[in-house]
Parts: sequence; structure tokens; C-alpha cells
Amino acid sequence: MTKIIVRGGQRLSGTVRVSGAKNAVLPILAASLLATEGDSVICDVPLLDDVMTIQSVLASLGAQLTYNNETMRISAPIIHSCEAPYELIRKMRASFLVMGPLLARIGKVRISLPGGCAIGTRPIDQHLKGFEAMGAEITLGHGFIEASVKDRLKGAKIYLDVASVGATENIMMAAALANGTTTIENAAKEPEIVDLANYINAMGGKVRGAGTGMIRIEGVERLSGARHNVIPDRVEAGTYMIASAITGGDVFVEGAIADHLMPVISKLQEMGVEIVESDNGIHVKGPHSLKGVDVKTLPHPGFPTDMQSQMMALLLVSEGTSVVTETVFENRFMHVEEFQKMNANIKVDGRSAIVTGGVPLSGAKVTATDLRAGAALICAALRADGETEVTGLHHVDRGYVDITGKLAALGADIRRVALDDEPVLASTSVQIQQHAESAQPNPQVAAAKAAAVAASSEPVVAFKRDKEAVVLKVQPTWA
Ligand SMILES: CC(=O)N[C@H]1[C@@H](OP(=O)(O)OP(=O)(O)OC[C@H]2O[C@@H](n3ccc(=O)[nH]c3=O)[C@H](O)[C@@H]2O)O[C@H](CO)[C@@H](O)[C@@H]1O
Ligand SMILES: C=C(OP(=O)(O)O)C(=O)O
Repeated sequence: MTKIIVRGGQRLSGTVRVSGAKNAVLPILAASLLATEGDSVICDVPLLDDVMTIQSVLASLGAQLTYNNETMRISAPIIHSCEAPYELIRKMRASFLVMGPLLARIGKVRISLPGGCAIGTRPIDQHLKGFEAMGAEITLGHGFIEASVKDRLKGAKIYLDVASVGATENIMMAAALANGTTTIENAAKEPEIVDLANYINAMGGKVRGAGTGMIRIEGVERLSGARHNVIPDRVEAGTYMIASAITGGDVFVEGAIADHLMPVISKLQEMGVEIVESDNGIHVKGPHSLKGVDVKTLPHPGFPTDMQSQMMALLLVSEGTSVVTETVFENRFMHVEEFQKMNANIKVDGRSAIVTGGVPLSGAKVTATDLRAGAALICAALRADGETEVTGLHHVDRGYVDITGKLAALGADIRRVALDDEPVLASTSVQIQQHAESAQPNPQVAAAKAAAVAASSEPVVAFKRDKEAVVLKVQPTWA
């Protein structure tokens, strides 16, 4: 088990670079299956556990992938399997995004129901409704979905009951190779949808209207690999904006796109945070005292549910009472109990949490109950009195590239430590962790790298170094 230890009280300052967006790169990598010819070259691919999981899913279907320097090269001239491995689909919900591309490309798919997670039940009825409208026959049984289509999917008019991000993406990918035109009404409008549409269009697709509630996709006969730069991660950016604000800091969040972060920027400004937008990022200065505000999560362009817990951390140290209402997921308040261990005063009433701000936070042992909850606990820990230990880091590693290193570079007193029982082998990657005395290059890094190569007999594709732990990621066996 690894844990992050934070000693609160340091004011953050400096520049932090935002990585490529997890929620954009996962559908984009799934969409790379649509190309029958040519390689796709996807740049700004963050080294995240979720990326390694989707890499494994694609490889299991027959795609060839290499990853180097934040660039993924994918070629999928032959898809030799229609079955996405159960253990990978269970591990990461976004793996389900291969369903649309597989149906479009080879006309059949067998896939397990994606795992629910701590934030809600997360059904997939809207994805299936879309595929059925396009002519797919779908059967469900024993936890699996089987779908097939005679000949080719056909264009259809699809109205989504909820503006689901995943359903919009899955249907858009399927429709890209369908016979005829598909319209998605009440489509999700998130920036990640636009990024996926741009990639499909770069492959030769015809998607119009992405980013609005009505998307129109004219199916084409074939798509080819294309080069694409993934958009910066707005949730990672928002998390560092809050980290700056909560410490009264002065941080430039490099790469953050203000247009993607309007609801977050607007709430921070209401609270008294100074925000300066520029072409290549957002400057965030935290004031001495913050004002509480009410926050309600909504689909884009509303306040993002993926920023709700981090915003709650900020409200804990703000004056007055704030109400946080979660409307997107029915169970996304698991972090409340963990915040309470840090002396937070929060009461949950149905879908709302009433936060009484201004109560001093104290360091405690807490657990990340989901990805953003982990980030929120780290934000709170930056302000808390004394030391906080955060465990459950497998959630955080799904979506944050080296959060410890990035915050330490801004002046946070934060370190990641590997405990003695750290497993050496993970299912899709080999991680070797070794204590190092400092973040400076040293012989231990080289030794750990060599050990990783010896342990796996496969090439090391990347390594990240936290202050006290060296983490090496090694290409899994399929590479
Ligand atoms: C990999 C990725 O991009 N994940 C994001 C994506 O998740 P994801 O795509 O899973 O989220 P959705 O937009 O689909 O879910 C939104 C709501 O719609 C419901 N729903 C969804 C599909 C469906 O068929 N039926 C249905 O009822 C869900 O239960 C949820 O209450 O959007 C969420 C909402 O912004 C974000 O929190 C996630 O970070
Ligand atoms: C909920 C999230 O991701 P996922 O949909 O992959 O679980 C998230 O990124 O906060």
C-alpha cells in the first residue's frame, strides 16, 4: 500500500503544467479502433493507470500500440477479437467505450456490464438504446452484453433521456461508420465530446454540432488513422486552481483553458479568488479569507460533478454556510465522512451537503473513496493543521499524473511513501517502487529502473518519481 503524507500550511506558488485530459483520451483511444488503415498518433497522452487499462483493452482486441513521451501510436488494421476482457471492463468503466467502435467496425461485440463505482449506479441504458436504434440486436445475460448487427449499423435519430457523456461518445463513434446519418438529440456538450469529434473528423469522419445539444454524424465507408493532440485536463487544472486558492497561493496553471472552466472560475471569483486568464493558462491567487457560496453540479456547461469534492474542500475553509447539491450522480458524497475526520462540519441531507465553513481543519488518516475525493482530501490536507495521511491512492492514480511531484514543485510539504507490502506486479503494468532520499536524480532511480526491466523482461515505457518513491511503468506483455 502507498500513502501520501501532507503537512499542511505551505502557501503554494509557481507554475504547474496541466496534463492531457483523461476523459478525452479514453474515448479517443477507443475511437482509434475505427481506423482500418494508417496509424493514429495521439499526443499529450497522460501516463495514468486508466490509460494503461484502455491500452490493454485495445491490445486484447488486436490493436498494436506503443507509448513514448506522452505520445501513443496505434494501428488496428485487424481486429481479431470482439470480446473485451472482463477484468479490464470491471476495472474501468470507460473501457465500455469500445462497444460502439467494435459494433461499427466488425459488427459484433461481447462485453461485460461495466462495474458500478462509489459515486452511483451508472446505468448504460442510453448507450444500448442508441445502438438498438442503429439496428444492433442486443442480448443481456450472466453479466454480459452481446450485440451484433447484420451488414452495417444504420443511421438513426436518437434522443438521449439524459445528456450522458459516455452514451454520446459511444453512439458518435458507432455512427461514424454507419450507413446514413445519425442525429443525437440532448447530446452531452462537454469539451471532451468536442475533442473526440475533432479526432473522428481528422480520421475522415463527418461529425457536426459537437459541443451543442444536437450532434449530426454522417457515416462514412472507412476511417484512417490520424494525428491528434488531446485537450488539457480541465478537472486536473481545476484541482490545482483549488489547491492554490485553499493555501492563499499564487499559482499559474499552465495549459488550463478558461473556456472549459467557466463554472469553476465563476464560483472561485464569487468566493474572492483572483483569477487572471491568459492564452496559455490561468493565474490563481488565493485571498486571506474566502466567502462561502452555493454550488450545484450539472452537465456541462454547469458546474462539473468531477470538481464537486475539491470545491467542497475549499468551502470548508470559507466563511459562512454553503450548500453543495449533487445532481449528476446519486451517491457522490463519500468524501464527506473523510472530511469529517479532519474536523469538517458538514451535514448531508439527501442530494445536498450543508457545509459550515471556517472551522479549522486538522490532519488525520483518511481514505480516497474515489478519484476526485482523493484529490479533494489532498487539497484539504494542504490547509489542515498537522499531518494528513491519504490512502486509497489507486483511485488518484487513475486520473492525476504525479500529483505529489506537481504539488511538491509548488512548495507543498507532500510526499508519497511506499509501504513494505507494496505489490511489485500489477495486472496491466509493473510498478516498482523504491524509496529515494530526494527528488534529485540518483543511483537508486537507475537501480529501480534496472530492477523493473529485470522483473518483467519487457521495455520500461516511462517512470515517474515522487519525492520519496520511484514508480516505473513497464509495458505490459501485449506490447
Ligand atoms: C471517462 C469519463 O469521461 N467519465 C466522465 C463521464 O462519465 P460517464 O460518461 O459515465 O457519465 P454520464 O454522463 O454517462 O452520466 C451522467 C448521468 O447519467 C446517468 N446515465 C448515464 C448513462 C446511461 O446510459 N444512463 C444513465 O442514466 C448516470 O447514471 C449519471 O447519473 O461523465 C461524468 C459526468 O460528467 C463524469 O463524472 C466522468 O468523469
Ligand atoms: C468519475 C470519474 O471518472 P470515471 O467516469 O472514469 O469513473 C472522474 O474522472 O472523476
